[in-house]
Amino acid sequence: MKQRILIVSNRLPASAKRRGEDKWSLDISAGGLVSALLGVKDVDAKWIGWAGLYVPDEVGRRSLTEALAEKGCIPVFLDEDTMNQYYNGYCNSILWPLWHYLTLPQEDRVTTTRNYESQFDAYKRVNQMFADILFQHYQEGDVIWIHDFHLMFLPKYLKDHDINMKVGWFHHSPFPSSEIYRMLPSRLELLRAVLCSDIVGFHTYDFARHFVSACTGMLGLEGTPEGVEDQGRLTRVVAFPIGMDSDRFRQALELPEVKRHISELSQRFAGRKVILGVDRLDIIKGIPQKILAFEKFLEENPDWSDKVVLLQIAVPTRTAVPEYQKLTSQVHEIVGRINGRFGTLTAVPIHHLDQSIDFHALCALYAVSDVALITSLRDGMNLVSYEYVACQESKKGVLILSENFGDFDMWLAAEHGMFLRPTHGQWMTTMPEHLNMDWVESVKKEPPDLILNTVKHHLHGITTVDVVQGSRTVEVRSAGVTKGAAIEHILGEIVHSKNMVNPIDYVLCIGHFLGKDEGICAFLDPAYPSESKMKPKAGSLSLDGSDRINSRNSPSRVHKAAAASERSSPSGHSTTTSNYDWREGSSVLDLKGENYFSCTVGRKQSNARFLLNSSNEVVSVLKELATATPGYKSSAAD
Ligand SMILES: O=P(O)(O)OC[C@H]1O[C@H](O[C@H]2O[C@H](CO)[C@@H](O)[C@H](O)[C@H]2O)[C@H](O)[C@@H](O)[C@@H]1O
Ligand SMILES: O=c1ccn([C@@H]2O[C@H](COP(=O)(O)OP(=O)(O)O)[C@@H](O)[C@H]2O)c(=O)[nH]1
Repeated sequence: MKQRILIVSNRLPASAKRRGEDKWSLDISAGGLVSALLGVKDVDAKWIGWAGLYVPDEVGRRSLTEALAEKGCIPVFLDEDTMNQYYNGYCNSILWPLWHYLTLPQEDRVTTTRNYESQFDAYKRVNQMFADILFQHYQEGDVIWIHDFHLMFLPKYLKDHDINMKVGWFHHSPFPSSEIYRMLPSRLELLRAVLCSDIVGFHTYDFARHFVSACTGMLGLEGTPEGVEDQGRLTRVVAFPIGMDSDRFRQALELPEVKRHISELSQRFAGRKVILGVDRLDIIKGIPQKILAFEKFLEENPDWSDKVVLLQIAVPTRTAVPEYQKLTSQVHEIVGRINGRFGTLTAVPIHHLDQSIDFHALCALYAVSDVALITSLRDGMNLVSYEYVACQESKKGVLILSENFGDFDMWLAAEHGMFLRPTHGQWMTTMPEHLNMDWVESVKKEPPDLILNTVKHHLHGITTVDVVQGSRTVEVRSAGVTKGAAIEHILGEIVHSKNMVNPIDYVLCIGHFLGKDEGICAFLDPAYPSESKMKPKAGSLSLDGSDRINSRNSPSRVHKAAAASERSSPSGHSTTTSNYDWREGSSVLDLKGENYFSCTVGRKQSNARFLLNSSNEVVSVLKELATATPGYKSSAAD
């Protein structure tokens, strides 16, 4: 028997449209929560939520309930006034901005406060309505999986009814720092209600940490490594980064209909690079900023105006909320201005669509675009970025997720140091040249609980890889490819490229690392007893390579530029092997253990020698270091 799961979210995966007194059509709802949960398989799931419209009459409610039942969905019917206060008001005007570090409504404090109280009442009422529907469908042994901030009281209402219900609550948005969260008048009640869950999940460790510190700081509860404890009762708090069903996208690309879309779009935009934006028209997605940045690009690069197009799919969302209405007008105004300014009789630089598009057209757009541009000011996860990558297996376009560091002289390391790049250079790889990757495909098909054994079985006797088990992950890495080795490698590259003759006497390594990567904190410390660390010479670590090139764990299997072969980098672009050969170097880099300063941020259980409490403290330390540097000049970039 499959485990029964009752999924509960404000919005059902099916949005209904009325086609007659008792006739309905159902479409997939837009938004990442629904996309993510479409990947939930191998369980007996029922989904409880709102079907996206008001249904005042009994005939309509009964017939819609029947239509939804065929899809495993159970509707909660909400009237217009309640929905307005609960969804448009409390959820989307109060909570949503707060999760994303935007301020609460300030316009008219008296009205706002009055509205706030009735909106909060409506919020609790709706949570109770969800609980009542759930009680009708609950069977002993069911797992109840509640989604998102619309339903923070639901865990409490369920546990008040039956303490034995198994309840998990997952938050799809960022959970902000307490400095922001404390602005919310009902902050304590909401925390207490959520803590009635058995387990609480967030996308990232930082969001989980913010939640725990709100509970400890505001409710005076105890934070433990597992979660939050209240009088002996533990609520587990865990980071579960959400994913999506990538096969759904890859398989769609094989459909004739999608191929037809791809061919039409390729012809339509022939000779132009396509930059794609796909967002709900939401205040957090940075859509005006994206369009203004594109305008700046056109201003600064007039040669590009007829060679590039920004294709923005702006899915209408929360259209009754004033902030969203303002955003829509603002975006239209900017798009109109830019198209008027840079358009020609035959082409405009921005194609802006205020509509959702069907799944097949979306897959085709992902597949043909040269660039996907994500500019969210803050976001819970952002599945659009995953989906773009899933559809780019052959084209290998560019996903822009953040400001890529072009103004700085620094190194980037990806995939644990397998790929390295100076900001003004090419990706290079430390990957051994003849690594056997045949096992990868078979391992991908294994059920998660068997993966570790299968991986071990496949890799038995292979000494060129390390298998590292995390709490919910199994990583197979090229032997010796670790974050610590990446640092060492980068230092070698710097010494080599700058022809340095004086030893580096100060390396500061600051970060917040998962347990399995903690080795980075002590990698260059001779006292560190890790197996994956290369053996240092007694007392100091000479990086001239003589003691590591024959080591099984050596990361330094790099080859001269002349022998460079092309590999695939994290962005999918071709990559050369590193051009520095450790064997060539003399002892120019002689880093003593005491010159390597490792520092953890926030996490007390660490191998690091030093602790800073927050990223603000990191910034202060870096500023102090910078100002103490001879020749330092302050600038706006500070
Ligand atoms: O239901 P709506 O009000 O129309 O909004 C759509 C969804 O928006 C939010 O999605 C979040 O969930 C995604 C998946 O975890 C995540 O990638 C994204 O960053 C979030 O913004 C909201 O949290 C959902 O409840 C809404 O259904
Ligand atoms: O016309 C569209 C365009 C996009 N999406 C989907 O909307 C989701 C957006 O999710 P994301 O996590 O990026 O952000 P959210 O909208 O949930 O904040 C993605 O799965 C898209 O495939 C959609 O349903 N219809």
